[in-house]
Amino acid sequence: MKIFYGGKIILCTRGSRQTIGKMSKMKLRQKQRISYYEPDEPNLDEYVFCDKCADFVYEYCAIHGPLLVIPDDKVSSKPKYPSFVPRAALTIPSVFLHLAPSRIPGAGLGVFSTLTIPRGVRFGPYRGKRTDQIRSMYCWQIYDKNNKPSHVVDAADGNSSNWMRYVNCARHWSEQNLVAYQYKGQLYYRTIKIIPRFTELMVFYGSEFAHILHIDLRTYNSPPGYAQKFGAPPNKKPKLDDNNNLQDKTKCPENGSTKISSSETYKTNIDIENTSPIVTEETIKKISHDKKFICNDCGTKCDTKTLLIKHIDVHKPIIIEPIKTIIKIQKSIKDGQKYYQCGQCNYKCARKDHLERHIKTHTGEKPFKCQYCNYKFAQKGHLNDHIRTHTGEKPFKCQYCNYKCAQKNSLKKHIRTHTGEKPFKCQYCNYKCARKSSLNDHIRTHTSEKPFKCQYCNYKFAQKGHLNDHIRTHTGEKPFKCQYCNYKCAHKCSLNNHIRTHTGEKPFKCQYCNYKCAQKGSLNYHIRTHTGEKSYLCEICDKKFKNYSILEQHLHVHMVKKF
Ligand SMILES: C[S@@+](CC[C@H](N)C(=O)[O-])C[C@H]1O[C@@H](n2cnc3c(N)ncnc32)[C@H](O)[C@@H]1O
Repeated sequence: MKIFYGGKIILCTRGSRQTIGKMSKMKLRQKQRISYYEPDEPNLDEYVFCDKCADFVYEYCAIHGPLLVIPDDKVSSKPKYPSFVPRAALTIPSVFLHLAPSRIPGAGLGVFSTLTIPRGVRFGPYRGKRTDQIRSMYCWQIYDKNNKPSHVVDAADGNSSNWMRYVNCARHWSEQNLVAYQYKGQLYYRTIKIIPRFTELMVFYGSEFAHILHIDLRTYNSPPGYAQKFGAPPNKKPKLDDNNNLQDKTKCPENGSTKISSSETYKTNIDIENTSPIVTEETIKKISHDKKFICNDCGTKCDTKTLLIKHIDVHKPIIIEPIKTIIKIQKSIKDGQKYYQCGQCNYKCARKDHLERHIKTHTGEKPFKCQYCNYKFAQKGHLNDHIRTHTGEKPFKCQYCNYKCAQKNSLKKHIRTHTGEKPFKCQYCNYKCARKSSLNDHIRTHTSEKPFKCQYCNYKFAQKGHLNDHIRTHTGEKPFKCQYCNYKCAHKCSLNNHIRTHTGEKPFKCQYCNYKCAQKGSLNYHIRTHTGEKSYLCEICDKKFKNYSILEQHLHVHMVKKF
């Protein structure tokens, strides 16, 4: 977003002011606005950019309405969190967002969406101490009505700022989903695209700060026309020399890397034109030197040793106390037969040596060690199974087909695919299945139990596979690769969908007409045109909608309107 002063549109970024194009104040005035009473000449930072009109409007768009506002959570004077949790972390609007380790390696914490957030949502203002100098990486420069730097908002102190200090800097235009803009003397963030849930929120800090973070400004650039959607003038290409290096560059004193010179009209989608160097070489040095306590585990930089020691606690493993209870071996009689019963759980068996073997699962004793990798096991049979993962031996053969495997249990499961045997039965309904794990998954659809918890954001899942899928939204891991092109993704079903764009396969068929398609989602959407069913659920009030765009409109009901 931009602010208008002196006939120019100014983009306010961290420590830099960007002139993004000339636009006369008069021209704005001549535009027809639905405004019946305008007492004073408004300040130029009272104009905001309407995405839908692709134009600047006074205070809010008369056609598309005001921006949606998500306010900070209120923090009670006696918060129930330990005192080392900064107040800023408690102000996060917790219905919509949460804090978690950033997807950017070594960047510390970041802000993630908990629900899908529509475009055009406003967060803020950015809170911090008002100062006149940029002293930390948590600063935004504010400008006055004469287009001069007025003051800096510094959120370095976590107790006098808000959650917006945790938003990290996008490394490429494609991951940027927020823009920062000045409005009535304060700084806000606005969503510039739909942010799916569990996505990290990222803004652009401005070229000087991006440079300090080693973001390659030559590749940050958006595709032609992208920046203009947010109110920028047409892109100018950066000047590159014969070796594809930026011309007019200076060397960073810290590490000799390239710094974009202040005279350069280098364009990025929001950091449009670098007119005055606000972060000096001195500031860069100071910032880099200030944070000299670095965590070896995650790269988080701390100002003091005490803060680093506090931070390191995050990485300490939780130590589980060994079971101290004495495990009794009892004999009981059931159906006229003698059983050995474990004193620790309900396990019963007919042989003493089986019970002794079982007891090791409680004591943690693992006397059987693998000769290839030092992995240890409580039972010899498990060690033998494991050793076959090293030797590749597959001694178990199917009597119906050529299938071979390393584990007896795997063969048993496989044989059921031939015999159709479904020995596992649900106690709540008629469901039967061939695998115990499928039954356990199914039973949780009755009990609503969600035992699989995400270590990054506390989200819980009923199935381990779903948790694994979810964790990749935090780690950014993309293990699924297309065999036809360079496409990679985090979920197997996304790869399957993608592969069909190569093969042209359309396996999903409508039961009501001849419609066929490549994606299950498209079939479901199509089927609703026959059934009229609504299945887009609002996660806040449980109302259902026919399609995503109606749901997105509805989400507005849950947000505060500005006027
Ligand atoms: C305003 S803070 C953002 C919140 C920060 N991650 C935290 O945990 O407090 C700016 C700091 O985050 C880190 N950071 C933000 N964006 C980054 C990026 N793209 N690459 C590397 N580090 C980044 C840097 O350590 C930077 O000094």
